[in-house]
Amino acid sequence: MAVYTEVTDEALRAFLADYPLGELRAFRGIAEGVENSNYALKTAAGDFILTLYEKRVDPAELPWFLALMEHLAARGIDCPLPVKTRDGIALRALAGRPAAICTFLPGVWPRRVRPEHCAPLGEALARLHLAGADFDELRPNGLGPRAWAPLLDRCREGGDAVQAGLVAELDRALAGILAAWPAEGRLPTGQIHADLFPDNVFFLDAGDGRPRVSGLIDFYFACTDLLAYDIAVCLNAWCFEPDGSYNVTKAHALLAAYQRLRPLSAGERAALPVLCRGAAIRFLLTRLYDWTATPAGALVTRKDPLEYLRKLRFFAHAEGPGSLGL
Ligand SMILES: Nc1ncnc2c1ncn2[C@@H]1O[C@H](COP(=O)(O)OP(=O)(O)O)[C@@H](O)[C@H]1O
Ligand SMILES: N[C@@H](CCOP(=O)(O)O)C(=O)O
Repeated sequence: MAVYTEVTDEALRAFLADYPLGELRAFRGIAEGVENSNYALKTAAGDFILTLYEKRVDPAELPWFLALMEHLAARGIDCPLPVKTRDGIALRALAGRPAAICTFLPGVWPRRVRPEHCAPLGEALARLHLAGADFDELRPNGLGPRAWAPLLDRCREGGDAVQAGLVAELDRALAGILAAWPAEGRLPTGQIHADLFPDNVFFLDAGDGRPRVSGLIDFYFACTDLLAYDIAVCLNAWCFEPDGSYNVTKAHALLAAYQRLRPLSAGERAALPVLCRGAAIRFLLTRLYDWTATPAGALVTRKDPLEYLRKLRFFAHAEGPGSLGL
């Protein structure tokens, strides 16, 4: 469920009057998503997405996200393009929430990831990194390595109820990850998506039965960080099978396609295993925090933290970058 804030027909029509989008023909709430309220709009000018930013998004950060999407779209990335009012404003307010309208992207996200999705994904990720290279404004990663110990501290009370011994295992894992984390300045940095999970990547049939990426969405964790960390997030999110095994064929397809556009440096290749452990613990911790801190009946959909414990353990035992598909 992701319509936390209801919008009335009258309020929406008044809101839309400032946009060059013509008359409203239809609108409906979108059930998918976790963080924000999303509505699909049909106007005389076409299809759009209206997002009302909910409590977990800091309004002060929204201009950076919207500017990044505008920058990427201008460089040919199929990401939502914020639509401006006739006065040139993209971020506004509706029903008491910050709100923006973006272009609608066609396609569907893969409910079941196949190896054929992974090369187009790798290529799209590399294109995203290259297109972001001249977006100069920095946004530190609020969920990067510095955030992980405080996050784990917030899970101390409830963590072991999710699985006995979990907190101690995470303490050990985190200490190892932080000790091995690449020192600042050692690896290439840039604008990363930081949450490029299957539900944030849309595909269409390329015409030959193979999928092609038609859209990347949900840039609200995007930040300035290690480019290879974004790859590590994708290896976590795309390359495990439902039985928990790592699919090296998928990983290889993703990495090879990425490297056709942006070859990894020796340092990035060597760091990939620890970056994968870092990405695993990042999603484990936010899921664990949500799991332990979300009151019963709250609207936020909780995701299974233990899925990422299994991934973390896999990466902890992986035998170097080659075993990850490099
Ligand atoms: N630009 C877009 N084009 C088409 N559909 C979109 C777009 N943005 C969001 N959606 C739809 O809204 C859903 C939730 O969006 P998402 O950004 O993932 O929300 P949340 O940040 O709340 O998790 C997506 O799964 C998709 O169906
Ligand atoms: N991808 C994260 C959760 C973030 O949800 P999203 O709907 O904003 O992509 C996870 O799986 O833990």
